[in-house]
Amino acid sequence: MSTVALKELSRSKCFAGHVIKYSHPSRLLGCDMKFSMFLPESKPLEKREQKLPVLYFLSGLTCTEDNFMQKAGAQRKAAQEGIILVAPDTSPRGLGIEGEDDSWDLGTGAGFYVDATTEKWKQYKMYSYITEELPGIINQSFPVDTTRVSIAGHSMGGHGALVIGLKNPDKYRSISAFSPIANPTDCPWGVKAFSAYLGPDKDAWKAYDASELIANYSGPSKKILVDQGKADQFLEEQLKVERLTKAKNDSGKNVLDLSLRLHDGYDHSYYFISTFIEEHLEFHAKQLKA
Ligand SMILES: N[C@@H](CCC(=O)N[C@@H](CSC=O)C(=O)NCC(=O)O)C(=O)O
Repeated sequence: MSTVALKELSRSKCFAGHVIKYSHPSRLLGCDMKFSMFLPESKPLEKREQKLPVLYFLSGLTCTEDNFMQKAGAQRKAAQEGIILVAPDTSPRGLGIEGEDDSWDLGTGAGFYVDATTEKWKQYKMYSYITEELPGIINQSFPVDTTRVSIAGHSMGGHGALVIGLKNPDKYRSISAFSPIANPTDCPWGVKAFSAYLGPDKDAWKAYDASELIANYSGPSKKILVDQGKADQFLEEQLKVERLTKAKNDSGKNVLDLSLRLHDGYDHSYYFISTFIEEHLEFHAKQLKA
């Protein structure tokens, strides 16, 4: 296996570990990609015998690799629990696709964690980037226990985390989401993105819809934590989180342990995420260390 060239862009000490930002050429996406990570304190690389669990956090529309790392306040708990955090960018950038920078909910910053199938957007392969290319790079370059991996996200990234976790239950031990786009085949953000990336066949969209995946889930038991603010400006039109519980109840199955918590007064912002992020890290730590 060839080693990918990781370029360190910045490094800051944080709770005795480090927040480090890297870029790398992506074979899959055809551009350079960035990610930010938190590496808890440990011995110098050559002396490390202990491999650490990892939590991937997928961010939402308009975000880069920085939003979660700079605004969520996750590092203190990750340092205590000894969990590596990885925050990828949300789309390829600078591919030169016509209109890629024209709107904030399509193209740059809005990859929706799908593998696009339309000719125009065919380089938007964020599903495979998150599930294959990036973990390959992370596992090769850092002391990761590849059997202890979980996934979380916010909004578009909450949709991404749910879809990726549900489609790959053997890869991800636990799944959590803040304010996820829960039924993207039936909300304006999802319809716009899926029409562009996946084309007009709505049956093909279902493969990337968390409510559809929950309704038809037949994998192993899995814990899912979802937090949602009741004062979220996107809740009714875009997020529709109640559809997750409906899908689970309609399925008549109990193999998914879904906890959907609604919180009075919280909006869609990182203030909400920072309020509950430590509980998400504790939730994942339990599964990652089981
Ligand atoms: N530009 C938009 C708002 C965009 C927005 O709210 N983005 C959210 C994610 S929304 C769903 O994926 C976000 O995380 N923003 C980054 C941040 O740091 O808050 C508008 O003007 O309405």
